Amino acid sequence: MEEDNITNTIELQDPLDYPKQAWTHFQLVHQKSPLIQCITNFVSMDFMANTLLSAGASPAMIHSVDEIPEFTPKALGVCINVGTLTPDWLPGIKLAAQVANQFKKPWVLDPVAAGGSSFRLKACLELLGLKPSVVRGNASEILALFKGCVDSTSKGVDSVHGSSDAVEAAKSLAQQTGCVVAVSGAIDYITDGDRVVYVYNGVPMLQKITASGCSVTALITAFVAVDPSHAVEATASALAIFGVASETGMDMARGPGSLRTLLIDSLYGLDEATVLGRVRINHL
Ligand SMILES: Nc1ncnc2c1ncn2[C@@H]1O[C@H](COP(=O)(O)OP(=O)(O)O)[C@@H](O)[C@H]1O
Ligand SMILES: Cc1ncsc1CCOP(=O)(O)O
Ligand SMILES: [Mg+2]
Repeated sequence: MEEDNITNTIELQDPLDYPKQAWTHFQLVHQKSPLIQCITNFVSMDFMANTLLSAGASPAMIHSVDEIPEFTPKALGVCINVGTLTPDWLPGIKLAAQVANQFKKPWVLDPVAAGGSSFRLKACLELLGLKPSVVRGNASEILALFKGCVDSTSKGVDSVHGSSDAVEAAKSLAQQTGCVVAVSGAIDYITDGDRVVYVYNGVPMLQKITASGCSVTALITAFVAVDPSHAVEATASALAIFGVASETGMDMARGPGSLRTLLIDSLYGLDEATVLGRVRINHL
């Protein structure tokens, strides 16, 4: 990663040049190497940490309620994921959100399987009330948050809806909460309740790699941490960069197992020409 021409703030003089924005965000993550505190499920810890490291960020999987008052202020962003939530984790999770707010650090919520049980849904809605900068979920998760009720068709962590099914719900949720809402899937949609930005990168095989969603949420946290005043754009950049890494990884992959490794390698080695040539972001 070249250190030349790296800006400290994102200039949105040409806000429609999304590939250039994505490259600038990516460079900024390398330059600042933000410490990202991740309170996440046991399934995702390894892949999430490796995703952040290969993108130039510095992950720390720290969740003890005893450490949060001292540790969270040191982080540049906090990623909160409820994937393997139990009641004993909730006080620490809520405290981390509150401390992040107090210290004006962006935090990002991944409402894994939000519609799967009333315990999980209640926790996610309470966390949403603490105003994350961004909430990123698959379509079923965003629909469950919007409707505020358990989904009888829920398939747990996997979506039973297409991402386009949740765009209007995402817009309303963003308007109600003041958060940026991202719905992932074949097309990713990012909205602040007013604008909707689309990301067309990625490969279907990402659905066969557990914790790919969790990991892209962590990457979003790193991108928003280095450009908190442009949360929509930073979120779109992170989703696009993760998607591009999966596309280039897919060229050599033989299945989900090798793609997982190749995605990490691709993310580590992404260059400007590949990002500018492959990022596909648009808006209405
Ligand atoms: N059909 C698809 N085609 C391309 N990319 C996809 C597809 N489905 C999911 N993705 C990508 O996979 C990543 C995880 O998204 P998703 O599978 O929706 O999350 P989750 O694992 O939380 O359900 C995102 O970067 C998303 O863009
Ligand atoms: C399988 C599983 N079970 C609880 S959390 C988890 C990981 C979910 O990861 P993702 O939402 O990224 O697919
Ligand atoms: Mg998920």
